[in-house]
Amino acid sequence: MTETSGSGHITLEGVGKIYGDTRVVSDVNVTIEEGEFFSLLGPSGSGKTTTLMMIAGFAETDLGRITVGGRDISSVPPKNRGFGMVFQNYALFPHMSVAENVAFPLKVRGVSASERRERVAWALETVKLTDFADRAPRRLSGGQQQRVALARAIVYQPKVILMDEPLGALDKNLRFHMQTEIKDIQRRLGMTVIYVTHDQEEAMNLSDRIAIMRDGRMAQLGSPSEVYQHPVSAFVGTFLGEANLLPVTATSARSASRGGLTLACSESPSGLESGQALLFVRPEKLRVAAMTGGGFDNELAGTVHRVSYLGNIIRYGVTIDGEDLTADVQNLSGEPAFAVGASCVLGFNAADCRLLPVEAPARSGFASEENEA
Ligand SMILES: Nc1ncnc2c1ncn2[C@@H]1O[C@H](COP(=O)(O)OP(=O)(O)OP(=O)(O)O)[C@@H](O)[C@H]1O
Repeated sequence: MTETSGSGHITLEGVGKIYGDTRVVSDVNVTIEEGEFFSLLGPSGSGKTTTLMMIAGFAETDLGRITVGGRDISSVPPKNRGFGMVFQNYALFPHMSVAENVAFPLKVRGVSASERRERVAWALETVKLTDFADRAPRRLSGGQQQRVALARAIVYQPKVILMDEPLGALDKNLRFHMQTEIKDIQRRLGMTVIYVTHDQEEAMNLSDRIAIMRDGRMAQLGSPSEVYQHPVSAFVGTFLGEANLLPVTATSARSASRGGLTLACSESPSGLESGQALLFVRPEKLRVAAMTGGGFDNELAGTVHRVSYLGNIIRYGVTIDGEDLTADVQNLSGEPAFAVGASCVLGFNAADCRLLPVEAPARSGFASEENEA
């Protein structure tokens, strides 16, 4: 029963989209491997959905080309591309039962009734909804409806599934639960998944690789740990989580100065060797100590101006020579070790910080919606 068609290997070469006289997607180059979980992550309007729609075939590829298994698919209509699809508004047919909804793509493809029954049973079992086969969609929870949509997408065992914010309508706990299920199904079936989200945690949890989109371009492409630990820009660094960006003067690719102190860092991604720069370091990489001599490559003296008790961590706001930095400390003792007004030293190692070019940091969740034409 496991008829599969096509290839899960997808290449985008110089792909772009033009609406009117605006280029909303430019120069997207990536090869997505068979069996890979690949996410397009970025703020609203960054071109994620448009890129996915070009892959799906619902939007024409105006620039460049998309190939599947080496074959240019520009003239292949969406229904013949053989991709499963799951979108945020899952659009189940209300007048059909769960089983009938899942059977629909098979019916359209002319699969016989007996084979349909077998495949629907398999798909419902895969999403753990066997007992709900005869229910009407309106009598299901949001998460169950989303699982029906997933079953409908996997029922004909496509090699590739395209998902656009499929968990957008669900609450946080259910989202996390569904992420685990989607990842599990993807691994078991060895499917290629191309997944659109604006939620960085979701992208990091699910993906083998993430393309971070900004203004229609790929700002960075890499594994979750690569993009989180080694962002190439302040935009990527701040979009993926909390980040300190301390203004410094670069003195080489691996060092900077500030207030007479020399700071050691790992190699700058852009070959920045002199002039104004930002020293990027994540809050959890900073240690808060009472005095210097902690054995760190860099130590900065400052004053605690804020203590936030967040449960699992204690978040300190520390003023260093007029700049406010954030340090997250694991809450091992149960009580903050420093109070507001206390003097302290922030220690961090060269391997945990890097120099980035000066740019306006992204507004959280919403970068510039203007596009370069
Ligand atoms: N049919 C269209 N005509 C003109 N402009 C469009 C069209 N569809 C999208 N755009 C523009 O293209 C840009 C990218 O939109 P897209 O929907 O791809 O972004 P997105 O990253 O998916 O955003 P969101 O997270 O809000 O869905 C936006 O500036 C949008 O206004």
